Amino acid sequence: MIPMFTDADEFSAPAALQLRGVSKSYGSGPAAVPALRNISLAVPQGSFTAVMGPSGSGKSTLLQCAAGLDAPDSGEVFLGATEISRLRGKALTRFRRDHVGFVFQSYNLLPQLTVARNVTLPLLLAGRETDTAWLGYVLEAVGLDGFGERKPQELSGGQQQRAAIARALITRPAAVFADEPTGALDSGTARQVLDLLRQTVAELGQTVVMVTHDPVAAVSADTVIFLADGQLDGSMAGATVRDVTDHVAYLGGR
Ligand SMILES: Nc1ncnc2c1ncn2[C@@H]1O[C@H](COP(=O)(O)OP(=O)(O)OP(=O)(O)O)[C@@H](O)[C@H]1O
Repeated sequence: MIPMFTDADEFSAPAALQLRGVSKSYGSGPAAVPALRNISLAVPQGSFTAVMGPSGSGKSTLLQCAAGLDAPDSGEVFLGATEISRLRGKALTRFRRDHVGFVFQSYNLLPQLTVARNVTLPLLLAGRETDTAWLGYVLEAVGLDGFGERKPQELSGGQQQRAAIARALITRPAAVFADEPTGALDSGTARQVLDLLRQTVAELGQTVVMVTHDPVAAVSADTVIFLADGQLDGSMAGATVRDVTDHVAYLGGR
């Protein structure tokens, strides 16, 4: 195992995302459940990071705090140069809308809108003009060239997830956060979606952070970071499916 990128202070390349001493509990008093305990990490720009760990280890909480969907109890979260853990209310909503891309297992496309309108919805909500050349580029990049006027229900599951990825990319976000993006897909379609995420990193320089339970999905990333009991517990670069499977089993069995 090669530990890397887990200490914000040791990392010198520009970081798209940094967490510094982030802790988060649910509930309060003696019943409080600690979900994240003093997490520090730096994710380099233009990298693909997978987050793995046993059930309940804090993966979703980490993603939610990193993406500004939830606030840590203590510690700092930076997306690029912005400390999002300081933002509240409308300022946080605006920052997320303009600078963060999301991809969920369940696609979350609006059925009444065409693919093109779904993809450009974040721009509409932000009051920004659609750059039609960029829209065309993004639709082509995700393999949906010519599908812009279809409704989501006229697409396969894999195509719907590609549309959701296009929607995440349209604002040129500081980072794309993906929560189990292949969880609802068969293995062949999942492979295509993972290849697409890799391609956005390689060709667009996009930063992608993905939570997954699937070791096959995790090894598509450059780096896999592991959580156990709310703490970082190692990372791997260039890992095999076997390496990842064994480490998650080890963490879950302790
Ligand atoms: N809304 C909540 N209220 C209370 N406890 C919560 C809440 N959300 C999560 N937890 C607890 O926080 C801890 C971390 O949960 P989290 O969902 O982040 O883990 P996870 O690794 O994503 O789990 P899974 O792999 O099962 O989705 C767990 O102990 C969980 O029970």
